Amino acid sequence: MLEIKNLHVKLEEEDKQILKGVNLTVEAGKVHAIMGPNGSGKSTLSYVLSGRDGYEVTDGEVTLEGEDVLELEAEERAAAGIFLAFQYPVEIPGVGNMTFLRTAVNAQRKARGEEEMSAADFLKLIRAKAKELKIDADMLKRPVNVGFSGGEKKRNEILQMAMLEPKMCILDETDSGLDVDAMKLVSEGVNALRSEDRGFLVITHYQRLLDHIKPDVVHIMYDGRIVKTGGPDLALEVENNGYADILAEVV
Ligand SMILES: Nc1ncnc2c1ncn2[C@@H]1O[C@H](COP(=O)(O)OP(=O)(O)OP(=O)(O)O)[C@@H](O)[C@H]1O
Repeated sequence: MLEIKNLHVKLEEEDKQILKGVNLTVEAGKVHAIMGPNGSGKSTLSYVLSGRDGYEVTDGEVTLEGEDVLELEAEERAAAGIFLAFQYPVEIPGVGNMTFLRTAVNAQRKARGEEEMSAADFLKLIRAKAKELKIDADMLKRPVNVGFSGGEKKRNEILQMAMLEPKMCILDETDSGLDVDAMKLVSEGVNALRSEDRGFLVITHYQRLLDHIKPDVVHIMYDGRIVKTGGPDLALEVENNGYADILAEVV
């Protein structure tokens, strides 16, 4: 599904190389987790995949179902099925949450040559999905993320993901700021979206999220590269022993 080969990325504004040869393949139907010490490049990878400005790809390639992702603008990547749930969701004053989502859903449908969703169908769907995530009706009417608590913002990201039904879901530290109940809700929301034709890349610092969203593969990122790949046990090893032993083995 998503294939990243030898990806090298530097900041546009300064001569700083952040990703130094990332190789990663996420197969359809699989959940890959990325862990790694602070500053190793995890968020940068997620931003580059989603098409955020400010980064220059100096080498390597990224394809989604064989299509060159790096050639596409951010909105084209979204229409192609790449979704990023932000580590720090942005507030959009003046834009109602529901209006934002309906516009996003229909823009993607249009870009794919599909019919727009009717207002009635949209309302029915968003109410059902919001209920599952315990997002109340009031939050759907408020401006996007404005005045939302940290946990509410994260749940709202998952609502967006549930409404857009992307092919490739990237979650950047979605667990940070969530209380234990919210973590369960969010994980259930993610698990409900797991399917044979959808891939997940879950960036997290904590094993506890992976207790709920069981990964198929766990990667450790360090200094702009994936330095170790394993099964779910690798996350447990990190939780129990930190990164020192793993990094001493591989760096
Ligand atoms: N715009 C920027 N200007 C300067 N340095 C940057 C910028 N963006 C990223 N970096 C640097 O790139 C490195 C990787 O950052 P990134 O946020 O990708 O790490 P991370 O693995 O997601 O960290 P964390 O676990 O703390 O969220 C860090 O050293 C960071 O300071």
